[in-house]
Amino acid sequence: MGEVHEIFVHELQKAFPVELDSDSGGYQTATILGEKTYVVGGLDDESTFSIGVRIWDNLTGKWAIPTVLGTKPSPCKGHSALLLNNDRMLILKGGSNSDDCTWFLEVDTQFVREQKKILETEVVAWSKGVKGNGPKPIVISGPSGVGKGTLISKLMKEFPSTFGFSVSHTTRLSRDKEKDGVHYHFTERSVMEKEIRDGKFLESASVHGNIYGTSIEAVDVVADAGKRCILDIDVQGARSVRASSLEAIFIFICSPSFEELETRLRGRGTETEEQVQKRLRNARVELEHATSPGLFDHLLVNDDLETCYESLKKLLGLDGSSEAIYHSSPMTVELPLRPSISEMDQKVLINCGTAELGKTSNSLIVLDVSSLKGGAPGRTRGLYMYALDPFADKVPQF
Ligand SMILES: Nc1ncnc2c1ncn2[C@@H]1O[C@H](COP(=O)(O)OP(=O)(O)OP(=O)(O)O)[C@@H](O)[C@H]1O
Ligand SMILES: Nc1nc2c(ncn2[C@@H]2O[C@H](COP(=O)(O)O)[C@@H](O)[C@H]2O)c(=O)[nH]1
Repeated sequence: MGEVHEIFVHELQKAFPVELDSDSGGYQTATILGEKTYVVGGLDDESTFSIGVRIWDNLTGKWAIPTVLGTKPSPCKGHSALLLNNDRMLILKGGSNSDDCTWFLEVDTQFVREQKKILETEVVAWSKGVKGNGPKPIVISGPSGVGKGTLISKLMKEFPSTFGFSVSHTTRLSRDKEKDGVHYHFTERSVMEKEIRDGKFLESASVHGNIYGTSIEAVDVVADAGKRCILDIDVQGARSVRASSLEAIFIFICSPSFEELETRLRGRGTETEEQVQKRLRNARVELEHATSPGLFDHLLVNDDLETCYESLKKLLGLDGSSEAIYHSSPMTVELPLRPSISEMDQKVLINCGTAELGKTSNSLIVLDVSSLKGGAPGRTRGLYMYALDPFADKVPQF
């Protein structure tokens, strides 16, 4: 069963006035899946409509406030909800343009089911919908001192509009010249452990005696800036990302010899002797994992820096040196506050109505959801949107 309208929420409010904050008047939708009703929306302190989620369980007759994972959509004054594939809801944000209107609230996907087991609570997860396939993030791994950071810096310097760095969290102390929020988010261990338990991380691992992790937000921030995300993470992290729904390209960097790795690590002069020894021991283990079947897509030897950098650019399709900019389509459409939607054959028909359309006169928009890819904790890609105008000789894409 799909969306149930506002009226139904008011019925729920009458029945359970305390839990539903009946005085708020905030716009909400209710969507039924099995024995559960997912109520989305509400009114926050600033009288803007926030997109909160609560679940009515028909079996227990109780409300549950779920743990909400992922970056949630910014507040909006209205939305529409539609259940897709019995595992996620399409949330169309009213009043927003085609770059920010499609969101998915996952309620029973594999990721959500796994998280429910881990967190032992009700879980829902937000995932922003993006048009087309978008650029795949790049995961770069390899032993400490091999030159990952050096290669990434070169790439970001030459292609500043193309790439964005996923700023990890770590419990290790900052080195001279490292800036909080730029190189890492330097974090207290207890804080980071709690955030990991709260599901804020795409992956995390204990590396050389400290915790390191990629927050979901760190990857989202880069995608929001219209850039291709680069993750510099260890092999354990790469394995976790590989197992997640984030489709990425995985590159392992190795050194020409173990002696050379040791020389570079010592030459950098950032670690104590004890830490150097620990990192070298871990390097041997990481090197063994480099050839694990299905983990890395590419292996690069960083012998001569310039040669390795050219190989990296080549495999990323950048050897022509023209900078790829991943901004979305130039054409925008703004949806009405509460778009009316219906679904047939994996196509969602959005009735916009000409009055609120603004930049285009088309009143029907088709959202093709037949080839969705990815999903929480990352983006949901593979969305296609076009206006349906019986009088137009060509179909505008968004
Ligand atoms: N091809 C190369 N030849 C010689 N020195 C290099 C080369 N690549 C990087 N280096 C040097 O090796 C040292 C380690 O490089 P870098 O800090 O980039 O390694 P890393 O893999 O990012 O390490 P970590 O995983 O600890 O962050 C630096 O001093 C860097 O200048
Ligand atoms: N699993 C993760 N590993 C990470 C992350 N950020 C960095 N790293 C890896 O840690 C080591 C050591 O880094 P250093 O800055 O202390 O020298 C290195 O191999 C990085 O790739 C992360 O978010 N997750």
